[in-house]
Amino acid sequence: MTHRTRIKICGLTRDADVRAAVEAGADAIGFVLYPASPRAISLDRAAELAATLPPFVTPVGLFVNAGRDEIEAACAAIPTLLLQFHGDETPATCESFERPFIRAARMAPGFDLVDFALQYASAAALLLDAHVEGYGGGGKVFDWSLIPPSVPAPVVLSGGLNAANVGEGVLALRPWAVDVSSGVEQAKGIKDAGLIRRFCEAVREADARLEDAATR
Ligand SMILES: O=C(O)c1ccccc1N[C@@H]1O[C@H](COP(=O)(O)O)[C@@H](O)[C@H]1O
Repeated sequence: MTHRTRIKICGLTRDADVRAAVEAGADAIGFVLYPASPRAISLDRAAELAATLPPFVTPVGLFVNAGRDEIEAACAAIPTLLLQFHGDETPATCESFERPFIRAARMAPGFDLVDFALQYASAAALLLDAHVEGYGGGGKVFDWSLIPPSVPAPVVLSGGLNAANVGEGVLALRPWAVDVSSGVEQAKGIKDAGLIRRFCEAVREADARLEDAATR
């Protein structure tokens, strides 16, 4: 296969939803460690859920302007945790944990993504989300034409994705990965196994179409 788009499902709070995401083929599972979010869970709960993940499925901790102690405690409790910085964290802060991290970029007209990528050059990937009030998880699609033709970092496409639009995003933008929260939910923090499965199937169908086009 020429390209296998990685899938991250974010904002999980329940064991059954974690199982559904893993069974559907998710590569990464996100836990919101941002107390102001309706999807927030405690670090103890995130560690419990992370302990149920099989090998090769990555737990991701989402932080928004968290204190150093909080992030260090999460790294200690979940040794394989990938950090997702979704607030106003500086490059120096993101790097200071000496852990792989992904950095959210809040996409809006005038935002210079290439400059942002250069500033956060040590990020494992940039997660492109819509610029919404409350930092993220708003289920809002941003204008994909704001993404420059070449971004010097792996891109995680996010913001308002669902089973109906993710295929188009994969075909048009060929991101390294996609990330979804609202689009696979019944209510905030309560996922829907059917929507998760359909989301993952839509990504795989788009991957297969890309593969087909590449081998013609
Ligand atoms: O999920 C939240 O509540 C949240 C809060 C603060 C920052 C980010 C948040 N979620 C992340 O936002 C993107 C897009 O989510 P959606 O699919 O549009 O709902 C995703 O990475 C969420 O994990």
